[in-house]
Amino acid sequence: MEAQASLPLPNHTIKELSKSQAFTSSIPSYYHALRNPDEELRPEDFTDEEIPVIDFSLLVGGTAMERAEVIHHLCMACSEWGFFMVVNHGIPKRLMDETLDAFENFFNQNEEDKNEYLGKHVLDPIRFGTSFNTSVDKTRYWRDYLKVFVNPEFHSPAKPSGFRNILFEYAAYTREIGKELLKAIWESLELKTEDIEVALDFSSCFQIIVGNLYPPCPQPELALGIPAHSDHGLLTILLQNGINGLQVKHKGKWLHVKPLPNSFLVNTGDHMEIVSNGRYKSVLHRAEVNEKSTRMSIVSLIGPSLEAIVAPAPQLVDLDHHLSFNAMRYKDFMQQQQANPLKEKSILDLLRVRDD
Ligand SMILES: O=C(O)CCC(=O)C(=O)O
Ligand SMILES: [Fe+2]
Repeated sequence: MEAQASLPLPNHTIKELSKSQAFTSSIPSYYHALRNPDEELRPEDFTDEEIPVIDFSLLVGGTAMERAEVIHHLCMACSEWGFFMVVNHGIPKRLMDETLDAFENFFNQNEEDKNEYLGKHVLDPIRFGTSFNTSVDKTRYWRDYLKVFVNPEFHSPAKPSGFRNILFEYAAYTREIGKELLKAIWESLELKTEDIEVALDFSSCFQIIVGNLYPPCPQPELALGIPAHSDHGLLTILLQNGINGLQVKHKGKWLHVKPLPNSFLVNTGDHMEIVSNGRYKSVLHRAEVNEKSTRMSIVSLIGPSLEAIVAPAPQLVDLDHHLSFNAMRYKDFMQQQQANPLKEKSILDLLRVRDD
């Protein structure tokens, strides 16, 4: 992968590029995010282990023993994977489909309607764009996106019609699931929910919903929809349109994620790693693209309050577990992550306390 001195400013979305057949057989080298054209795919870089599955209904409606078992399983999923599938979550299938349709309708609008939200500051509550952050990207990614802040204040683009109501309902449902999972995760760390919620100022928790659109790409073996990164929040809940493409790093190898029907994928973010003092690590993931189908994913990310200054929970710091991270305001962390090239866990790494 060659770092380019400066890339041509994009004046087209990936959706338009893909439709216009501008690159019918090859893509410009600034989209080569994955590897050199001559490099072999190495099967030993991939794994096909089974991702843990969490039955949400047993967490909220099971017996005390069933709940304890799920929490035990969650502890394993968070400490060994940072990634799991949630089934029996209670979100209506209708709402999952409507949400995917609503984002598809957003991306299908004409360019002027979408461009109203183009090129905004990374902390603006509604942001449409292409790649990751085109003012700093060293490589372009095969992706269009819409990012909307939905809590503690709810925002939404006014168009297309119906979008706002669906987004509101989807945000509320996924926030509830996220909060229940977090309660169980705090329990698995033997932390009191009240203590941690006060420390994170969780009554005004931040939530963002991101719609990702990955149109067909003529050279999917070279491009990436989004490069390897961890998410900045506590938990991320992900839904996709039936087309696979998410890869997760597990024990040094990539795993192609094949979600169960009607499930959600959940991963732990950088703030989970900070709060848990490194017990639960944020997981690296990336999105591949393909030649034939348009893939869509909807990310619902939940974090502390943007104003919270987040540090490891003091209960998890002792003589055997040294303080692993310095404190930082969540808003500053997020701003740094969004304003710099997306590169693995580079912002979290800045906060690591070195043991020397
Ligand atoms: O599209 C996907 O599966 C992953 C998207 C993602 O990681 C993100 O938006 O942070
Ligand atoms: Fe992500």
